[in-house]
Amino acid sequence: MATSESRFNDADPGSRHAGDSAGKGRSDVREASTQTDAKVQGHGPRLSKVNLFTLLSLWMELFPRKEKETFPTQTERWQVRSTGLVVVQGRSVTGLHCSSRDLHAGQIAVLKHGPRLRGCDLYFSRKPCSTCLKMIINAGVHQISYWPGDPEMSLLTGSGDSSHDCSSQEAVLDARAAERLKSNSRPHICVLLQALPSGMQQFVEETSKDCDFLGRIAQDDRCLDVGGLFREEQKRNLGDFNTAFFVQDQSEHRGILTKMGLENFCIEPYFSNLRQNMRDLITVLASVASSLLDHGQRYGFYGNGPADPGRPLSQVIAKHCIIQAQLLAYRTEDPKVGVGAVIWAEGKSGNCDGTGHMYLVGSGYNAYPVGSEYAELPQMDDKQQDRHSRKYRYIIHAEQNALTFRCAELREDENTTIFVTKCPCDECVPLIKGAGVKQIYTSDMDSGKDKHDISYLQFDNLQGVQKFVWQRNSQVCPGQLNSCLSNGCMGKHNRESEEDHPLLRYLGYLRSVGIMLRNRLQCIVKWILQKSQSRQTSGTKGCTLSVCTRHMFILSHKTNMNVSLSAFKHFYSTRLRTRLSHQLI
Ligand SMILES: O=c1ccn([C@H]2C[C@H](O)[C@@H](COP(=O)(O)OP(=O)(O)OP(=O)(O)O)O2)c(=O)[nH]1
Repeated sequence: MATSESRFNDADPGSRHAGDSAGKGRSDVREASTQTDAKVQGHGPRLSKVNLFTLLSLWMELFPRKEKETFPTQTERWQVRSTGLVVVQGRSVTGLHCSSRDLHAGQIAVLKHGPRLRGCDLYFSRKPCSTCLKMIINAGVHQISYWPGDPEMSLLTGSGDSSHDCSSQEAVLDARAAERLKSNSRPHICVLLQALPSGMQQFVEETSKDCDFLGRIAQDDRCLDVGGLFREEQKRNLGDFNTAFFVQDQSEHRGILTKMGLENFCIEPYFSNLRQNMRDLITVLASVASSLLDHGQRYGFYGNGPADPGRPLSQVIAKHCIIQAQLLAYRTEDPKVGVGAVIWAEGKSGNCDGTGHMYLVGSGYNAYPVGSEYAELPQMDDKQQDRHSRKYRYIIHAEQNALTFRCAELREDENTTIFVTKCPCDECVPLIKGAGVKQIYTSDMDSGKDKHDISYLQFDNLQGVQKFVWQRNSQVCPGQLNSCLSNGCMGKHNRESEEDHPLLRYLGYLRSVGIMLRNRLQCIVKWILQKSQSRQTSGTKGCTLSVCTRHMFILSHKTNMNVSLSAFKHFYSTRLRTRLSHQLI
């Protein structure tokens, strides 16, 4: 019994004995544990599938539900804990769910997937209660994994609350029933946690701090200590996540594990290993979740320009979904850049999930084609002189994987949204549009770059898909021109020194607050090129006018212009009808 509970868990007493035989007949499980399989290539450490799905389940537990959708009464709060769930079919995530006011995560899975649950693997952020367990066992799932903290039917004691004591008896009964169901059922019901590869925590911390979303904030204000803000946010998240997912008191944790039939985990060194694995994963989640700090609501996802109709998602939901994508990016096979994408749609009916009307359409990360011997394929970036050794023609992008392995069709009458951690490139922009995606939430830090083998020129001009780009909230800080003019860059965006000219930074500012429209930019470019009287003017004019803003910066910089900021402001305010307030100019 304890062996089936723990056979794939490296913190577990049974794994050393049972692991070999378990691994031989189960290629999916072996695949799931290839946590460092790309290290051979000098790749950063990767998350194993098991750890990725576990982290996603924890994160789904924290999905921002609508107010009053949380459990209503004190008794219920003590008794039933909110739970996140990831449904995996083969190699793809087919469902991301969380419990709602009326239904537990397991019940939601049965309602949403029905017979399609057969053969799936389920990852719960808490051990599901017996009511859910009997239904999902009945549905014929392949495997059920759960986080070994306090279960859905809470076993935490010591509140001193009489209603809690009463519900705790219910919880003990439930735990026993769940245990009997487990030992008499076909699916493996187990704890699947794996130790992180060495350096993973530090890698996640560094890459989260260096992500495009924080890069945008740093670029907008060079004086700001973005690293310090990140560390504060990380500390706050760590405190919150420990409260939610970790049982601080060791004897209380042992008591819970025993009641859940996991007494083997209470023995040393397995108990310490288990707790260490839990703590490590919580720390990783805290770092990833800190990569979208909004700096006191000064930053968020905003549409560029007044022409964007439609209904944007709330900022908290958008950020939550981007963090799902950030987690997926830690499965990348690209030696340098991890990208993640998730696609969600808003259905017209079936609002029983904690996610409301939202349901998952697909998810993916950038990786070499499925089944390829990717160690044999080119891995280099654009710094490599020999273009044959560059990776770009071989890697499948995160958006491409999310669309290819989608678990639901995109419907014309529904709002479908893609969340992607990096500006979509020119390969992906037409795919996103062609698939019928209605909204994109992303960063535009790469927009306008052209590296020959990969370019990001189409995103700015993309029509017919609403774009919500991570940027300064112009409502909260409309007049922060000065801080924008002292912009700096960080991380991999350091090399964009062409933005150093005050005029270009001013253009960047106008664009970042959503004032600049493309046709206006084109007029401005024409004017700059005329004024600069550079020989390059006529040569560059045609292409400058057809491309996006950042590209324009580069070309206009090359003209060595001697246009003064005040002349430009004068031109801008008199020749173009803008929404820019006169105080700013
Ligand atoms: O829409 C996109 C664009 C890119 N990628 C992936 C593909 C590839 O794996 C990586 C390329 O990243 P980048 O353009 O940043 O190139 P790099 O040369 O790896 O990094 P950089 O030039 O920024 O140093 O990102 C996606 O998944 N989706």
